[in-house]
Amino acid sequence: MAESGTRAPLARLNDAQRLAVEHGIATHGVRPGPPLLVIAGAGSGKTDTLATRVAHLIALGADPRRMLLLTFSRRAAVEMTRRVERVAGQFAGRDARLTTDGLHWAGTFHGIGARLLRDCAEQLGLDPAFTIHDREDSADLMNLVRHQLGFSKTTERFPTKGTCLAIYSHAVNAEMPLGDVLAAHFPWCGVWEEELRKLFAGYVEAKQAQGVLDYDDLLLYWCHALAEPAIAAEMGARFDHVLVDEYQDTNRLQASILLRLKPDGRGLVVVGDDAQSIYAFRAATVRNILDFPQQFSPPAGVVTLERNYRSTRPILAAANAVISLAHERFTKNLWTDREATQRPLLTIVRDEADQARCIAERILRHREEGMTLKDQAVLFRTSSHSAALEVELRLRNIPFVKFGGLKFLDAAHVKDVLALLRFAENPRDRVAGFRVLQLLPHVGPAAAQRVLDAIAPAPSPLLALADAPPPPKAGTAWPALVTALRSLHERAHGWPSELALARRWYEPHLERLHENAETRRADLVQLEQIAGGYPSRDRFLMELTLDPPGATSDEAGAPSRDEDYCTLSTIHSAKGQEWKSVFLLNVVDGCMPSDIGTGQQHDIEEERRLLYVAMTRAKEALTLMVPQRFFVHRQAQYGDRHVYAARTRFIPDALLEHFEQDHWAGQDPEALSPAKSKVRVDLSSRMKAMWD
Ligand SMILES: Nc1ncnc2c1ncn2[C@@H]1O[C@H](COP(=O)(O)OP(=O)(O)OP(=O)(O)O)[C@@H](O)[C@H]1O
Repeated sequence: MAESGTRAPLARLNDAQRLAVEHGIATHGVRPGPPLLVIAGAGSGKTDTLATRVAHLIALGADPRRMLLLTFSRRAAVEMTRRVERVAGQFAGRDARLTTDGLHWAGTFHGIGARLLRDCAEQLGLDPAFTIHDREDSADLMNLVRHQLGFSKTTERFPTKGTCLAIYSHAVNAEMPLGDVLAAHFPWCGVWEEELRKLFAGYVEAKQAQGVLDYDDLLLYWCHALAEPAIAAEMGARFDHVLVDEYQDTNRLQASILLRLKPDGRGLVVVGDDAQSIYAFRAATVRNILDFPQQFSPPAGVVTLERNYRSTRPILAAANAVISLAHERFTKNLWTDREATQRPLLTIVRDEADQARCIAERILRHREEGMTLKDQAVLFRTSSHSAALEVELRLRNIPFVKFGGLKFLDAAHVKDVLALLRFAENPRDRVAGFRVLQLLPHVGPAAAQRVLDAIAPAPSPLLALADAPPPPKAGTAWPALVTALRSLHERAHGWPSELALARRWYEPHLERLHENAETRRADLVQLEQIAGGYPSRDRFLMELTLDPPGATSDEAGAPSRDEDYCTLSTIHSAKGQEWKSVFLLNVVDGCMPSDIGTGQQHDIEEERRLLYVAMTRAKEALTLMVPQRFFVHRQAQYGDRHVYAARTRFIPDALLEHFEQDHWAGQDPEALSPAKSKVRVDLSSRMKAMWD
């Protein structure tokens, strides 16, 4: 290892970044040093900093297998690993891959939790074959218990399954008593506190009987396992260094997990930005980051990264101005030396149709000026806001991918195939079984229940399936299902061939159950390709359930890999990303803040931070779109309607100096239609004349 090479990546860092990378190393070397909080502003290079710290430790001899890297999404974990590899390459030259290969404890809190729980299942009294329910499955199971307890028959309307799950999830993640959650977030459900408590007890019992864990359980079980000092000591001792990204979006439960894993904070580094906290609706709390240093004695070190490398000065000035009106004070002031004269645009258009046309036109103009489509993104508050734009882009043949819309795994046909695999993996998983059985012809909820009830008591429910009375009208589909499930359960084909088997089994049902079978078939082929990237069925099911891939092919029209395409994304899904040019849709009250976010002050503040996150994704060009009219869907009281919109309250007149306002008049639709001759025909008279 050449001496000059070992330090090269550090030379690129600014002083604050370097402090964060080298924290504790002078005194402790690669042994776990004192805890550190890195408060990193938008675009201040936190990902680079974290990756450099990991690579630096590895270069100095730390064991990557003993490093835990917690990120917000799987995509972020993959990106982080890639950057660590690249930087490690700069430290160590050709052998870099060898040094980072062991970095396999990189993932989300939920993903890592699931792996650790499976590893220690026996110790924790869990079935190691447990399956994981996604939100929809969880809501279905909640519904089942709700029916069983008779709450769906109450004279007054009991909260829906979705609301029940949201309440349960909030109580778990925020570590709050049920009564407090109801009072603070679901006051209209307060009268049902006793029933909800019974429901949640029943829900927990059902999950345990079926060997399933839901998302929240992955954190909850992990946290409770760590409450046992011997287990906490064992798990904590697996890792010398624990590094956490996006700490501002963690919840109480995640903070508790970290603290139990590393009670003295040794080896713990968390990175986040209080101004970018946008997940309070999932019980994330910005207090985690603000309170972090004081949890330790002596308090954790704090390094603040304030230099922004991403955006030009006018873009940063506008974003800083927006966040400066926030009610809470933030911990830093971002600055940049990227000079430019162009201020962000505030473009006023007539309506959403014009908004779509204007953006399409400007995307093409940017492209003419040499900016690839991949350098351009359109962001929006809610997935449905991009509908008109998607149509316009297709019309003009501008390829795009969309993030944050209908998720691949939410598509019915993908869920069907996965349910089959899950049922084979864990035959006690009733939600999976219920779905699979109802795919058969003439099998409805009652027949499916009967089959599940019949096999439930058996020690091996899938073997019992062969002897169970078949649903009366299922015909030959029944033995086909029994055979498929059995060979999947016995792993007769090995992974990932099992997915091909599941797909073959599903084929006749796909044709019968769904329209546009061809497109859906393409999704299933894609699923099979994805499956090839995982070492085993349980790992595949787990990772996919926890962090599903982007979108289905019929939704996004996914372009082929080497094509140039622009990105459409919800703001939440744009977290951590950057583009040269960013357009932001519907920067008007009602969309930003959204109607649902206009209740309490803390909701409004989160919407303000969302606008800030969106603005700070732009490097060179930022355009905020202000349609004067927009369409509101399914308003409970008024139905669909057009409303006149006002510019978002987050950009009051006092901030206008940071923007350049322009009106996009668009083309006159008349001018677009072909030239008409002056001939006039009175068709009405002719019609009448036919009967004279
Ligand atoms: N020391 C540096 N010198 C030059 N460029 C840098 C430096 N540090 C980071 N950058 C660049 O700044 C940009 C932003 O970095 P990065 O994506 O790590 O930001 P971030 O802090 O994760 O942003 P955000 O929180 O807004 O998502 C990247 O293009 C990165 O390469």
